[in-house]
Amino acid sequence: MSTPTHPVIDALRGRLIVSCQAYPGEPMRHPETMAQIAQAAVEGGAAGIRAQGLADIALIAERLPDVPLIGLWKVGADGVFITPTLRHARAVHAAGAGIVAIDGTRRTRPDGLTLAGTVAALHAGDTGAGDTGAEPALVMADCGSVDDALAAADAGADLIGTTLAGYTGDRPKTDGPDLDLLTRIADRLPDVPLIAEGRIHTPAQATAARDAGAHAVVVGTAITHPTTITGWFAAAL
Ligand SMILES: CC(=O)N[C@H](C=O)[C@@H](O)[C@H](O)[C@H](O)COP(=O)(O)O
Repeated sequence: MSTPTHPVIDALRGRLIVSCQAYPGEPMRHPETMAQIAQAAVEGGAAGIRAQGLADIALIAERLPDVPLIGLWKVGADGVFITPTLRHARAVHAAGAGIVAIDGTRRTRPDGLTLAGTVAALHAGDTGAGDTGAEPALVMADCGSVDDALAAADAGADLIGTTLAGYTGDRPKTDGPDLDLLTRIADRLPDVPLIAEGRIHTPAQATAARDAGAHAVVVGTAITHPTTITGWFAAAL
């Protein structure tokens, strides 16, 4: 178990974060729908919400002001696509996400900044207009490997996520959560809050991820993506 140093991170210890996302062209892609799903998830026991896109983030922050919110902005679906630049990250923070999830891999970022430079700017609360009045953001680095995680911790990320395990070519795409990766990162970085994310589809997998060393567990698809869940049942029949 990690050693959090921030009340928001501490509030997530051992808890569930629900990722509420609908993808381009899908029937549920509407901020109101995602806000309602987020509210329903909190009623069910979620301690935090993860949301994509400025409109969804802003509405969820308004409806659930006391719930830790991890925000991201996806640009495309290949390469560095999770909050790829400092501009995107600042916008996510300004929309109301206290925690900004960004690509935390070692790949070249589209704006040419380093991960450390991006994290430092978000920590400084610099809005990009030259002032430093904004509340500092917490930064979650979405990683795909142990080496990504080590580099992201060096770069000053507040939380390390396994979000991109199986999506960058560094790790096989496991059926469920990549427990081996979680164990390895937790072993190397015992003091950095580790967020298990990706392909956690059952309560047993969630507890296994926690037991592998995760500070908190993110579940998306299995709670908030009915088209996929329906497909699991339809395929079984
Ligand atoms: C790789 C990527 O783009 N992951 C995204 C990150 O925000 C989302 O599409 C996932 O739904 C989220 O990570 C939760 O994972 P799962 O839906 O497997 O529980």
